[in-house]
Amino acid sequence: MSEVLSFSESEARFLETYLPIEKKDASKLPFVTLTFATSLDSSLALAPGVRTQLSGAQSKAMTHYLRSRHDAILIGVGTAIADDPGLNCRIDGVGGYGSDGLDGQPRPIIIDPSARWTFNEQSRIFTFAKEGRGRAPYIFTTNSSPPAESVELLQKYGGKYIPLKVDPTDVEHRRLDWKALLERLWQEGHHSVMVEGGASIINSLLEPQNQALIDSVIITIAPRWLGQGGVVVSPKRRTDQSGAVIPASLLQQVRWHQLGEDVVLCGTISP
Ligand SMILES: NC(=O)c1ccc[n+]([C@@H]2O[C@H](COP(=O)([O-])OP(=O)(O)OC[C@H]3O[C@@H](n4cnc5c(N)ncnc54)[C@H](O)[C@@H]3O)[C@@H](O)[C@H]2O)c1
Ligand SMILES: Nc1nc(=O)c(N)c(NC[C@H](O)[C@H](O)[C@H](O)COP(=O)(O)O)[nH]1
Repeated sequence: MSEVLSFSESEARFLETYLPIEKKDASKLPFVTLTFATSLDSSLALAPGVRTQLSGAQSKAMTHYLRSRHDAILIGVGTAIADDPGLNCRIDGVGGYGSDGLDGQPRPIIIDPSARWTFNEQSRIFTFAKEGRGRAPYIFTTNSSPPAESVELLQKYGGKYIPLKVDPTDVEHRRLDWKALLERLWQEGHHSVMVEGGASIINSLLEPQNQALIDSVIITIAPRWLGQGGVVVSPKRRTDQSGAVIPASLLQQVRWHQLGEDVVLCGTISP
């Protein structure tokens, strides 16, 4: 069997107030957790397209625990291409890892506006789906005719393409409409989603008009600098009414917790 991770309920206690709750409002939007691993210079990877392990063993297990606590896990196509990710939960006891069925396995969601991600049965995500250790992805795209063999493979394992709604004020750049996307996830029965990256997805979600959609932030900080040329999280600047530059975003209800050599920062976005 491939790797099996463990993360106990007692280790997870510090996360509890940041984990998804069923929302009481009528928004019909999933609970959104923004989560990623970063270096000290805010890099997610050494260079675009380069898979870079930042999390240590314990914080990696924490990320997989978080996956088990969400209905869906979302990445951009840049990450799908760079990482060939599994996007399943490999925690002991979760569906496919000690128990039957797919309980605790999140639905992978991939944002791929032009359907440029090519995949086959050997792609890791399908390997896990085939073995009953993960789900096939839902791919959001504006491409109305993705390759037939991709459509077929998705169908075979219970995945699909879903039309991606773009921001009506910026159709030219095919900027996704986050609210419409989240509404669609809710309609699909996904009431919590963990946004894992990469950098351009995170920077987009942190734009002023989108950040109110984020319910919780859980960031792993690894004790190293990756250096210039990395894939950096640094959202657009904001200005106040007078035109002065102000911080792009602030966290409140902040908590720091050490896991191995990494530190995990939890918080909520300040309105
Ligand atoms: N350290 C971590 O936690 C972590 C997490 C995820 C990815 N990564 C790394 O990050 C790198 C990938 O990051 P990236 O920024 O290049 O790619 P990405 O995964 O953010 O995907 C970028 C693509 O997503 C789409 N996209 C993003 N924002 C959009 C928007 N607002 N509207 C419409 N489409 C949008 C576009 O097609 C864009 O090309 C990889 O090297 C990967 O290994 C690291
Ligand atoms: N928490 C975290 N620490 C890291 O050091 C790192 N590189 C990622 N990256 C997130 C990204 O979404 C990757 O694609 C998946 O971590 C790969 O997922 P799998 O393990 O294959 O399921 N995430």
